[in-house]
Amino acid sequence: MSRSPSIPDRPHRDIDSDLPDDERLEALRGHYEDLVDVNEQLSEQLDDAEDRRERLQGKVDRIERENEMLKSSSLYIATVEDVLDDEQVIVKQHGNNQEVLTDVSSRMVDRVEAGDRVAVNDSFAIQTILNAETDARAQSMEITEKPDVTYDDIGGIDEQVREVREAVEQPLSEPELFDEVGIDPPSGVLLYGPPGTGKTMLAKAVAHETDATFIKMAGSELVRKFIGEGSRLVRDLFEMAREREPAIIFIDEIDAIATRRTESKTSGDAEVQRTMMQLLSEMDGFEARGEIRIIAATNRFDMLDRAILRPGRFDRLIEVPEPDESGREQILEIHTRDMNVADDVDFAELAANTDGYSGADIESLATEAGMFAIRNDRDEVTHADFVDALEKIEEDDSSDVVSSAGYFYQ
Ligand SMILES: Nc1ncnc2c1ncn2[C@@H]1O[C@H](COP(=O)(O)OP(=O)(O)OP(=O)(O)O)[C@@H](O)[C@H]1O
Repeated sequence: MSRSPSIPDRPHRDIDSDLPDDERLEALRGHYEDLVDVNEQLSEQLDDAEDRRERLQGKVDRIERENEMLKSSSLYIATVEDVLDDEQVIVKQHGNNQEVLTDVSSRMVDRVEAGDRVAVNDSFAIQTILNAETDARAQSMEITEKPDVTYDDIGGIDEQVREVREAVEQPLSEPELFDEVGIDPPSGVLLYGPPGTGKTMLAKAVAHETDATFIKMAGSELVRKFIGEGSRLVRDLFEMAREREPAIIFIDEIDAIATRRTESKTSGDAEVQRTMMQLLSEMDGFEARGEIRIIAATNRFDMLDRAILRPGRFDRLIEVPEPDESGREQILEIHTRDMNVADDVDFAELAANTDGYSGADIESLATEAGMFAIRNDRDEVTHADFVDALEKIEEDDSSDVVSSAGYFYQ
């Protein structure tokens, strides 16, 4: 490190006021020259300091850019196999199982241990050690001890509720029935149907009824999180369920990891394949009468790889369709239970006028009607509010169509 330059002393001269004028003038001139001298030295030091500041600023900018780049570029997940002397470790990258000898910065060397999961960059330099908080599984799983959704909150799909209770709830609450008869309950249940029809609600309601932990993970998260991480996440998902038995594992958007195989052989496809194989092998090695049940859901049944539907896997298929008229009426009643609804509200008529609405759409209709009441300074929601809400939703929908069509043809 360079030492900072010393600051010149302040010039000082005692000038006797009794001196004759010419001698005093001479002394003052000398003092003035000293001052000019010091001023020059200080200016030089100031210029040097300015130069140094600019160089350091350049360095800071470069480090900031590097830092940004490190933050924005993809990181790979690896497991530390061995910590060697000389600040080196052997890591094994997930996914392709490549083993690499890499350096560890002195900042991290004391913290890295064999078995740690770490994020490495393109040059395999360790960027972070994944702890419980940063660990991918903590970021992508939704865990609820006992969800508060009950079967009473679900309308219009009574038959599906019955089937789910039989396939998922009974094996958890009355396993002896299956023992006595000598059959294994279905391994996994697949709920399929359009969005917003109550598939997630169904899974949560079973967890509620059986006092089970609800563990949800989206298929898209499994394949998007970290490269090479999908199969590890699947393993974690089942491990988490085993730690918290009884548990319901709910894999939403299963199509993201179980799409029918295509001809293309990109690395992304291979990654998805590995994740799915891991899921199947977890299910194959599963105690059928155990305390963990698996429910998956999809809106794209036609896209699914049939391999996941084989016996012992997702072998109970339950279609959850859009509600029919009486279903819509039931759902309307459910979603207005806590609303202050006027006597003139005719649910049957509203149900008749909401053909094609999903449960989620009906929930929005009820909320929108409530908004109309608030706008009109009322605390009671009338039939006219529902009609206005319906019109608004239809208008919004048709303007969506216009704008998307406009975009499409531009
Ligand atoms: N059958 C239903 N009865 C009552 N409410 C419903 C029903 N279906 C959907 N809803 C309402 O819509 C919301 C979304 O439903 P849910 O998340 O269960 O749909 P989903 O079928 O899982 O949708 P996605 O396929 O988009 O994940 C629920 O929180 C609920 O308020």
